Amino acid sequence: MSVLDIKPAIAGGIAILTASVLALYFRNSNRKPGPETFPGPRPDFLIANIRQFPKSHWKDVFKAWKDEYGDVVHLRLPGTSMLILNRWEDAEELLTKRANIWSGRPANHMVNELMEFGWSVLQMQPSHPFYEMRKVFRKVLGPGAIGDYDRLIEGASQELVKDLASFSGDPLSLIQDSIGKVIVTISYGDDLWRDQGKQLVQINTEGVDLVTHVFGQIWLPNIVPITRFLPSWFPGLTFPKVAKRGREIFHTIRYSPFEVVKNAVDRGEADFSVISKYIDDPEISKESLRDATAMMYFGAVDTTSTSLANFLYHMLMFPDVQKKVQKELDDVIGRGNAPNMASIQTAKYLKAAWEESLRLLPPFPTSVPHISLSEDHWKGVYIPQGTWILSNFSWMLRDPRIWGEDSTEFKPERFLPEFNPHANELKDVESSVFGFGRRICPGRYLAERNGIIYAAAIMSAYDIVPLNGGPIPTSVEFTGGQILRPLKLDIHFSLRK
Ligand code: HEM
Repeated sequence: MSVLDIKPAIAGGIAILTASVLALYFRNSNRKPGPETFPGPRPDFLIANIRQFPKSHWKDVFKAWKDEYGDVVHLRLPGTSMLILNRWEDAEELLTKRANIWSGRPANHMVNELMEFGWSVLQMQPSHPFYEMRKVFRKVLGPGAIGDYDRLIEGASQELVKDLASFSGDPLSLIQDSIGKVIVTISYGDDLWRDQGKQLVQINTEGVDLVTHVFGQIWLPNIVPITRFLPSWFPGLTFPKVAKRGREIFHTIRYSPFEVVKNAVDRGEADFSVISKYIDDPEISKESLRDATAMMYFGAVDTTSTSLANFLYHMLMFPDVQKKVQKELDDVIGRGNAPNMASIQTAKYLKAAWEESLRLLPPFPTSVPHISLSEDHWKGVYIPQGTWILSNFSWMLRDPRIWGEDSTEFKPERFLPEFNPHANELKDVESSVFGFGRRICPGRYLAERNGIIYAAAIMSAYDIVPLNGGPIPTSVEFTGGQILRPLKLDIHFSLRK
């Protein structure tokens, strides 16, 4: 988190106002018992743990706090508290078993009201519209429907394979373009992709970047809600301008492509897509279908691309595993053949390598925050309503209590009973990587299929090797934001002989 996004001229006045509000918050919150018995870094007067909260690389700081304070770490933030969970069973207990309490999202006036993004399932509190949208996701991306998109994904994977021929460098943007196309086509159809796919990708990308930026800053209206009514000409304020751009972007994302496909359906000219297939489904409302579909690009592109980039990183770093993946693919689909979902069903080693890559590099290493919608009592501690929870997936997925002493090593064999007699007792990696409880990622089946088909297509066509025949890198730097992937991949895609 960084500083207030305002100019210095009025910073003094605002600081006094903010300090008074914070003091009020603390006076009030001190009246209630807090989760004082969970240990954590010592808060400063007035600003609580803001100074200690990391600006980046949360997973590394959370790991250090776990080592110092244990499985549950407590922080104080202005007006609220945060728990960081490091034990898988604790995340299951609170987020899954007590989901009626722990399924809220932190309120963010800047994003939800000022940028008018409160309609998104990601931001919404559990409520009738939220459950309606989750129903849409279950219907259109659940196990019963997900196979409908296989052919499209398989075709797109072969286009990506062509684009990667003799490619050297970081393939991330090629992968993102390819997955962006898949998601837009699944959501709105091939016709819309051809007519305005590029613009839709552009505006979604701007939306993702803007929301990421806004989440990373402290905004005046989030601390002093009444300031949201300050006029846009008020000297020194930048939030009105940012909010206005947000409103424009999210209005377009929400309404524009839906209207185009709806009109095509009315004219009887629509091609296959989620919208055209489900628009007249009596079990779901048109509004929920529109709003759920509008979030697909947002949820899917960076995450799925990251999972594939992380898999390629592991193939580069572990050539022995790469060879085993390729040998299995040759046996299962035949050398030179394009894989499809049906033909890779028996590719158990590929699946194990994919899981192992997700385990060691989960795309969201410190999860997405939940808050408690009512008070709770846990481990003898009173936890007030509105407490934040972050699950430290990155540690849970390396916890030696679950994964054994070799938990930090890249070993797909751990998932295969022929190599590990305890393989079937291991936790399901995907039930952590995609979140716990009622907010679990609704796109997980699509992400899995998209990822594994792309991985199979690339691995059966190419050797993943270092640039210019150089050595395997000894260390690679990773991103420090909410999404975890190599900062820059240097790969050469060498056509397999
Ligand atoms: C490897 C790929 C992906 C990963 C690692 C991932 C991970 C996650 C995680 C950790 C959450 C938060 C869960 C929680 O709060 O407990 C989430 C939420 C979400 N994801 Fe994904 N996701 C992926 C792909 C997708 C795809 C393909 C879609 C859509 C097509 C999608 C749509 C969403 C949405 C809409 C939410 C918000 C759900 C809510 O707040 O109720 N994600 N995802």
